[in-house]
Amino acid sequence: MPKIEGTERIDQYRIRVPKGFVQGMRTEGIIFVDEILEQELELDSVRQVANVATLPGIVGKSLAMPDIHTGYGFPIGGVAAFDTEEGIISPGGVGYDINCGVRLLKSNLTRDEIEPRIKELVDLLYIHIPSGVGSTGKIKLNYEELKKVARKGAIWAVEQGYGEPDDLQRIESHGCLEGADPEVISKKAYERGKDQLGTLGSGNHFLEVQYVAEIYEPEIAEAMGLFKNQVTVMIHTGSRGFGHQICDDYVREMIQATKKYGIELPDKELACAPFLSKEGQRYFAAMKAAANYAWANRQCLMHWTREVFLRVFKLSPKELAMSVVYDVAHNIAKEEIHMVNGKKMRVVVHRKGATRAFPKGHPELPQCYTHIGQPVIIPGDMGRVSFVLIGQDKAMQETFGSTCHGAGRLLSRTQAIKKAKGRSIKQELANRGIIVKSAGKETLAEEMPEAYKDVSNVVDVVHNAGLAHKVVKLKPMGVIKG
Ligand SMILES: Nc1nc2c(ncn2[C@@H]2O[C@H](COP(=O)(O)O)[C@@H](O)[C@H]2O)c(=O)[nH]1
Ligand SMILES: [Mn+2]
Ligand SMILES: [Mn+2]
Repeated sequence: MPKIEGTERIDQYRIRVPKGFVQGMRTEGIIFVDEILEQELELDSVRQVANVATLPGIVGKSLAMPDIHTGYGFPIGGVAAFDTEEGIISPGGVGYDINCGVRLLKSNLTRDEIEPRIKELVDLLYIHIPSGVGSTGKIKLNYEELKKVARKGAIWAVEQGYGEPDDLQRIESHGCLEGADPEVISKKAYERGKDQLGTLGSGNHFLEVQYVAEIYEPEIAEAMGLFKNQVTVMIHTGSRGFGHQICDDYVREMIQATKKYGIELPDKELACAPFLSKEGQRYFAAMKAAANYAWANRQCLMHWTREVFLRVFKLSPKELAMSVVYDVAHNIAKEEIHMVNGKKMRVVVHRKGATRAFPKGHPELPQCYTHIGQPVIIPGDMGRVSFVLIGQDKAMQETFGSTCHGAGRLLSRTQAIKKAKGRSIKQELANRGIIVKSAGKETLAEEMPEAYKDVSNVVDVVHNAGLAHKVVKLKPMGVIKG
């Protein structure tokens, strides 16, 4: 019996949401889940997969990854591609935190070397990595400079001395989407963005010091420069108030556009415009600006992380060798070429809580990874594990080159706070050797490991379905939470 009535199991790792699940579906939905994760499926998120299938110009299927949960209009964990000529673009398919994403850094240090100093390291990172709701940082931008960030992304940060030109090679799209237009962004977005660059933000955003606990594919791990017990750092943040305001502004604009173009929607949160319309192109150009801001943000945070490590361990940059493994966006819309029904087609792929997972040989990969495929960074939670995967051909065939983005929430924030009542999450983690420091009063309760699905189950589904293969498992040692 399926958990959600009306869905059908296709095989061990896929269920179908058939046409007719909601009225007006142009294609079916596919959700990648096994029987364990199927038990955690919410009816609302399945309905969202079906709703997305009603949108004009959708090509292929309406897809969702095993970390699926209910989002704004589109589900988190959702992937949908639209014909660039006949289809739409929707802010709800990208999310409020435009280019929220993850960067993984590797180093020459090993677990044993940092264990005795982890508290000192976390304390210093906490001082130098601004975090918390509405946090502001050391960088203050005027309007003209913020426009440059919006156009250039991580390239701007490197030009200002935050990191090295070499870092850019291992960032998705080299940390800069062409075609960002700072002129289609509101004053309010500018106001919110001007002193938030180089800040982590709140809640689910984090900086985590980890070590490589297990290696599944030794040759691929070696090509990424990863080895057993090596210290890594994972940075998860996005475009802060700048991207949030852009999304907010354009959701409003899209509600008008939906009416103007006579698009019928099962849910107004799917507000959208034809991709080639004035409104569609304006949103796309603004979204790119926010995506660039997020890449600049992660670049600055990485630079200060390096500085803290150099100071604590009194090493030269060469000895520390802290460099980027990869940086992935998991809330973004991108124009890409895909094979659809045996034909090459230009589509706009919406990945919302989903990660690009291109296979080896793909022309968009940096030279250093063309022979192995794209590294996929999958955070889990602050108490259990995270993973690095590698993109596979199957992802191109079935999911427009996409896979999951994390574990996915299991409990709402309110449910998590209730579950944490009377407990000290900080102490529980410390007992397991994980030092956590947080800006928000209730963050640790909202973000406790049980608030998330078990990422090991999530990753097993995408691995076994053949979308992306497991390369290494990472374990947390110290975490800064927003
Ligand atoms: N390793 C850690 N992973 C974490 C932590 N907090 C959240 N998470 C995971 O990140 C994804 C990101 O998803 P988003 O939709 O909130 O952007 C989330 O699903 C969790 O699996 C953490 O402290 N450490
Ligand atoms: Mn995110
Ligand atoms: Mn985010």
